[in-house]
Amino acid sequence: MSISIKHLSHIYDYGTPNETVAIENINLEIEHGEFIGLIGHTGSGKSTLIQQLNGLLKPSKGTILVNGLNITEGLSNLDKTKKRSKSEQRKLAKERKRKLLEVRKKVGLVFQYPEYQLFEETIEKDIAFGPTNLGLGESEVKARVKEAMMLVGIDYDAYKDRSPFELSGGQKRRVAIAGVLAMRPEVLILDEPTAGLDPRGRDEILAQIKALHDKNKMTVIIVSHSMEDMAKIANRLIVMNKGKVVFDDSPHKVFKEIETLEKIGLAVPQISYLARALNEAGFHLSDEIITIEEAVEALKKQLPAIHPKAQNSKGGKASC
Ligand SMILES: Nc1ncnc2c1ncn2[C@@H]1O[C@H](COP(=O)(O)OP(=O)(O)OP(=O)(O)O)[C@@H](O)[C@H]1O
Repeated sequence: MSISIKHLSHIYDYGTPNETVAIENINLEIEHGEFIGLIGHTGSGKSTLIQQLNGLLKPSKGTILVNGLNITEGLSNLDKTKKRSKSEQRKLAKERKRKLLEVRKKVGLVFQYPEYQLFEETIEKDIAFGPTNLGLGESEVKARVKEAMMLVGIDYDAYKDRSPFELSGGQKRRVAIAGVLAMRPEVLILDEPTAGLDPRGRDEILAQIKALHDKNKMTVIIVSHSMEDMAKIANRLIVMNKGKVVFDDSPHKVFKEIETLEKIGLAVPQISYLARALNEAGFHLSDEIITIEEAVEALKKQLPAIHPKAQNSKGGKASC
């Protein structure tokens, strides 16, 4: 599934003293199967952008095509001045509802702290809420709940009748993600899915999202403040600042831009700073090192030349 974003802008409280331009003239092409990290300083417009992608927010200007379907047609929230007859308005509203239903089946959005939205008395009922609302039959809903629980690593038989409120923070979040997965979206968008979790919970959620992408060929867009996580997991990084896209490239290329990223309140993974410091101390490491694994590999190649223990174990001095 592809998403094409053209000249997209969003203004909150348009025409009031609180008017805020949250995103401005965003142009992006998202292809099927990409794993995208969306990063940016707080208030840079990330949440506003992703909420447009499944029609939760109406754009002020611009268009979004989801697999060629224009989900923004006639929706500009600046259109208030346009006079429309009652029947025209009804027709537009009906058309909008049809499109939104279609797009929400395809584009699943997991909000920040989604576990706060759990509300049913059992895990099964909670996950079933979305597919039931799609009008699916009982057996299909059950099959989807089972599948979604399996995808997030929660055993159906052991947990289906338990209250979601008895679970740990990480498990609750996985149940909430399962609720979106049960809609079988083709695109999964997650707003800071690891926020507030301990390191283990964070690693588990990320590993599951990665597995969903790899096994199910799902397009994934993650909003994150963790440069380490994005370096490890994303294939493409989109960097936002003050409502605009400032970089859109591979994580290796984006994290080379240390000075610009710092100027806009961001950073690069800690390991990239270490690689830089080591270079200043005489090593020759690539300026595209963004993960610990890459640093270890690069250092292994150079350490025998300078580390006496490594020299001895090799029985002589290795060349650099
Ligand atoms: N409902 C709203 N009403 C008015 N202004 C809003 C609203 N939501 C966001 N904004 C403003 O729009 C701008 C972009 O906010 P947005 O939440 O999209 O940024 P963000 O990058 O997701 O931030 P964070 O990382 O803190 O979640 C900010 O100036 C914010 O204050």
